[in-house]
Amino acid sequence: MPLSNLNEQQRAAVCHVDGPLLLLAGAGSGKTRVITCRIAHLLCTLKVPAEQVMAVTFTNKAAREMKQRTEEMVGRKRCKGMVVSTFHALCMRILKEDIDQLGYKKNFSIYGTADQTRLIRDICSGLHQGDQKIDADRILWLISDAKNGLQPPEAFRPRFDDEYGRLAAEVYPRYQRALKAFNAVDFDDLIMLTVRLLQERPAVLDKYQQRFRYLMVDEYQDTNAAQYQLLRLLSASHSNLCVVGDDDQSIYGWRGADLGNILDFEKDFPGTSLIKLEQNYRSTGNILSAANALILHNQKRKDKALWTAGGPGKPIHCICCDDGEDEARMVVESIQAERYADECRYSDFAVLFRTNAQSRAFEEQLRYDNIPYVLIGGQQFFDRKEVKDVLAYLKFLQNPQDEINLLRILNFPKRGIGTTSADHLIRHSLAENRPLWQVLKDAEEITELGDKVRAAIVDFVRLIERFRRRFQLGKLSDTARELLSDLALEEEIYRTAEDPEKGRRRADNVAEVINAMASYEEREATPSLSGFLEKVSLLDRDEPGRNDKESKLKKDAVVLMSLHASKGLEFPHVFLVGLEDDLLPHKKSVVTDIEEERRLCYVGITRAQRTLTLLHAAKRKKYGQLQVRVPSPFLEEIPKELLNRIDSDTPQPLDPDQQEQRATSFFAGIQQMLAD
Ligand SMILES: Nc1ncnc2c1ncn2[C@@H]1O[C@H](COP(=O)(O)OP(=O)(O)OP(=O)(O)O)[C@@H](O)[C@H]1O
Ligand SMILES: [Mg+2]
Repeated sequence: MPLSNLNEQQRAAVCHVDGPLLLLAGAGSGKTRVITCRIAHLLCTLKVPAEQVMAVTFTNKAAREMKQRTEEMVGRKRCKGMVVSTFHALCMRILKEDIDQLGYKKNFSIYGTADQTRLIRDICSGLHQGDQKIDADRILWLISDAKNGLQPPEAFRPRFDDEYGRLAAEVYPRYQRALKAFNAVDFDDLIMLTVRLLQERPAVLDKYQQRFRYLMVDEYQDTNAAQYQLLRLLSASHSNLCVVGDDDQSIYGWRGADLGNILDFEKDFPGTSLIKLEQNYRSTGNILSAANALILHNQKRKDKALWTAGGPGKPIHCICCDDGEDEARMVVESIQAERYADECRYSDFAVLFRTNAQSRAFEEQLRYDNIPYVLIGGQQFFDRKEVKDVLAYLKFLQNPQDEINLLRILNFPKRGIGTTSADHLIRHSLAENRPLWQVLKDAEEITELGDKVRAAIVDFVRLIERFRRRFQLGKLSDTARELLSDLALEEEIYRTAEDPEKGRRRADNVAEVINAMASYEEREATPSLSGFLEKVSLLDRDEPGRNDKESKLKKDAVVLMSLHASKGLEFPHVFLVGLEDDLLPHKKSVVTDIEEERRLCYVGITRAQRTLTLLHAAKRKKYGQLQVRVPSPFLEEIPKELLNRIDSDTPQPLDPDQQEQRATSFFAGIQQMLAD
């Protein structure tokens, strides 16, 4: 175990084993490294069985990296059985084993945003028929906020006492009842229901307390009330809870993260050992000084300052561009220049922005210059309509109570069961208090339906029952392929597409679902439809569609991502764009938390290892109109002497080192070309 790769405080944190531990430290000071080394120490030196180790974080990417690093240190075999995952995946695991104790069945569905929105709309139209358009997202947000705060419907206190707050109060109990009737849970339920399970069933709680003896949490500053309660329950019997975090990087307040969790940790967990790390190993001196100066303007924080043993590094460029297009051009030109000068890869560059819409200009420019890039976030693979249609079939095949997905596929592809017929069926189901699927199975008796409709329903029921059996017996991907072919889905996609090119892309996406299933099957010892759906549901919302054909080619690609998605990561060269008032800090419709916006900016700056470039535009298009823009007040908070201010009109002189480097790599490039 390489304890020698750690500084004194890091070593103390790694070797601390029993009782609560709070590692509070700034960006890039090695917090995540401490967690992986601590796991290695537990497994190798203290011979703790791997099943007793549990480490959680927020994104799949971070969890995967943590696991990988630990495996590299101690070998795969030793790690077998430890749980290193996201909060959601951990809760999924617990619910899979014990959700029946809460009255759900174990083949429950997980509803993503699309399913949730549909359900909310259905409920709203039942409540206020013919009402003006209701913003379902807003209601969903209020319900999600309540769940993150562990408020069941009967204790619901909406964050805002306005029209939507009142509407959400009406919708929430119905929504929760409907989910239960459909044997489905949403993302927030994964955590809220797990907490309920642990609170209400002492035997279950005892089982997990016995099982997980050493708990570790990365990015603890972003935990919400539900996650906090979960950790409290799991660690109550032994208090072996080690949390690491940085109050300056708490950026999920809008999703219910509670900074109080980290600020009050010592009070909440008596006997806590507190360790601070202040040496930064990631960034140059200039970058760190800028980050330190900026965050000093926040009031609500624990005092700390980062230092580095390295030199100041290059100056931070701050470029004022004409407009959004000019900003994209400047970034791409700088990437090209730096790539020659520094002989680095495209993947060493990251462009970070506040809102996803900002990515468009960069994508266009990168495409124009033929530079590979990968966009993290944006429209996710599994969120595309055609993909969701296929998943709807799979989800309903897996869970016959899932009425939302049943309604989605009932007349897709078109089979003559129109909305009037569907309404009849729903009315029957409500009047007789029978599940919709049962009503469909007995549809021959519903005389109001025409012969053709009844025949179509009978065919549909047969199809579903046939494939339900097949999925239990046959190979998953083969069965799914047959299902799509029976449905003639490809023909339907081409028939309804606006143009053949779009049709082709959609058909490719559908084929990719089967590919994803096939690779899942190869990886898994005992593959199952429910296992596959579980994997898909738990993909990060911030992760790119990993099945995109292009993404395989994009190993060496410039990374475009939101500031939120960049947490925990590091890149040699970072461009932080759109540093304008209104954009960063972002003015939100509801409330703007200026300190949280400053922390986001801090997160962005501290991702940079060697160079940092800040950009803002003098004008920017909004709703098609050019608007004059004001630079972000955050720029004023960074000491002037750290910033090298450049106007995009003035050509940027290369320093002599760069010039020479560039000439050498240029000639090397030509020689390589001739040799090819
Ligand atoms: N003692 C050390 N010696 C050398 N390098 C180190 C040491 N500790 C950490 N590092 C390196 O510093 C970088 C930052 O470490 P790490 O990602 O663990 O920091 P962090 O505190 O988790 O950052 P963030 O707050 O952004 O999540 C990594 O490249 C890591 O390998
Ligand atoms: Mg980290």
